[in-house]
Amino acid sequence: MMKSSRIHYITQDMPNKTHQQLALEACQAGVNLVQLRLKEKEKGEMLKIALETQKICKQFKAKLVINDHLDLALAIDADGVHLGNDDLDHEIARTEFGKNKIIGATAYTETEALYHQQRGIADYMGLGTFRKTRTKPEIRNFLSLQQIKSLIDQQKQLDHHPIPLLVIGGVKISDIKPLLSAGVYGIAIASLINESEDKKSIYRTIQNIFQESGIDLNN
Ligand SMILES: Cc1ncc(COP(=O)(O)OP(=O)(O)O)c(N)n1
Ligand SMILES: Cc1nc(C(=O)O)sc1CCOP(=O)(O)O
Ligand SMILES: [Mg+2]
Repeated sequence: MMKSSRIHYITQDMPNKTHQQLALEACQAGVNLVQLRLKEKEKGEMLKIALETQKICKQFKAKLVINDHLDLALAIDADGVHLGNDDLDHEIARTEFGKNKIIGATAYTETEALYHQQRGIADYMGLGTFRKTRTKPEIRNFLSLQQIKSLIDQQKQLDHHPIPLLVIGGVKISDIKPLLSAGVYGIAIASLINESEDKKSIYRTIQNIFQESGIDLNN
C-alpha cells in the first residue's frame, strides 16, 4: 500500500483563477499533494491543464493525483488517481495503473467504508461529507464526528491494516483538532486553501494543528 499524505489539497473551478494557478499557489504555501479536480472540460484541455499542473508539482516535489480520469492519470504518468463510487472500479484501476501508484476511494457511509476496507485495494479513503460545502453543493447527507469516531473504532477491530481515512467536505480550521482526536488520518480540503487570502499562513496553521496533535507530517 502506498503511503498517503495526511493533507490532500484539491483544486476547484474558480471564476478568477485557473487550476494551474491554484496548484502553484498551494505548492508555494507548502502542500505536498495536489488533487486535480477537473469537471466538464474537454479531453484535450484536461491534458494540457494536467501536464502544466504536473510540471508545477514536480518543481515543488508535490505528488499529483488526478480526480476521476484514470486515462488522464495514465497518459501523464501521474502519482495517483481518485476514484469515487460512480467512477472506474478500483480493481481495474489497480491492474492498469500498477501497485506503486496511489489510488483513492470515497466512502459516504460506514458500509461503504468497510467495503473498501475489506477489498483492500485503495491506498486511502476520502470520508464524507463532513459539512455542507459550496465546492459540492449538491450533497445533502453529512457524517457527524460521532459517526466518524464509531467507524474508526470498527476499523480498529478488523484484523487487517486500516486504510487511512481523510475527512472531506467543508473542513474548517476548528474541525481539524477534533477530527484528529477522533483518530482520522488526515483531511482533504479545497476551499479552505483556495479561498484564503494568505495561503502560506493558513497552511502553516493546519500543519501546527497536526503537530500539536502529536502527528509528524514528515513521517
Ligand atoms: C480525497 C477525496 N475524497 C473524496 C472525493 C470525492 O470523490 P467522488 O465521490 O468521486 O466525487 P468527485 O470529486 O468526483 O465529484 C475526492 N474527490 N477526493
Ligand atoms: C470534492 C468533494 N467531495 C466531497 C465529498 O463529500 O465527496 S466534498 C468535496 C469538496 C471539498 O471541498 P471543500 O474543502 O471546499 O469543501
Ligand atoms: Mg469522482
